[in-house]
Amino acid sequence: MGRRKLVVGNWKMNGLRAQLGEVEAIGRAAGEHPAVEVGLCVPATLIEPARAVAGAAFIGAQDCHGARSGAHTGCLSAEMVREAGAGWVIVGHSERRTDQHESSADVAAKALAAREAGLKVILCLGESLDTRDGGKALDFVLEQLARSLPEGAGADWLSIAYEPIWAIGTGRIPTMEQIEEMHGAIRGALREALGADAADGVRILYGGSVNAGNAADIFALPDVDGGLVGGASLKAESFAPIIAAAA
Ligand SMILES: O=C(CO)COP(=O)(O)O
Repeated sequence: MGRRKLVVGNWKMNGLRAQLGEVEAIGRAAGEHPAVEVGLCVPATLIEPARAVAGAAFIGAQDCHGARSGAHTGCLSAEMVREAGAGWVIVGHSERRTDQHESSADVAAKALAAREAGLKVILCLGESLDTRDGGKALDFVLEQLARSLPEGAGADWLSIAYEPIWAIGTGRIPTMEQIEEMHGAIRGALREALGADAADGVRILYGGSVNAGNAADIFALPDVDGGLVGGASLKAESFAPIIAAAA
């Protein structure tokens, strides 16, 4: 279907200038696999210096505000992270939905603000362990998608990341069948919302304990168009094999 694989590292609240050498090495690894689109979403303080050394990898931010400007102490607008050098932004990560109490309506607003500023967006979805164990994961994630999906969503600027909360940083991943089922359901919902042509171009990433050992199997599943990688993206040594697995 011609969707280019997308592998993005999310550095979360990790990374000082001392780690720019890792950014540079990851940029080199990206350059070795031009078939894969590779990026790193770094802390806002690193966007500008990371951009200068990232080579073939794009640099993204991890959040932006839903408003263009105003009285929001400590927050960053989409235009600000764009000006710093970000080409992409993550919105709706489960850590922010939990820690900062972001609702799906907030997330949709952030996505729209990002698009207006010329950023590409990775919109995160994912269920808790209770929801999964209760057999409600599909319903929950599709509802979250419906509420978080911004107006005018299109494959040219929007990607989705399915990240089950219980798989993040735990070393535990869903079964291949569970991943395939969820990604297929997300694709189906996108077709209904956007029409088949637009929906079939949207990349759907898997995130949660992706590593060099499981990446190739996960990325080979239908409707898995790459990954959003936390811990294993912090070092080129562990991230490069994941990029290679997508190639
Ligand atoms: O939350 C994640 C990426 O956004 C996944 O994190 P881990 O790869 O560390 O499980």
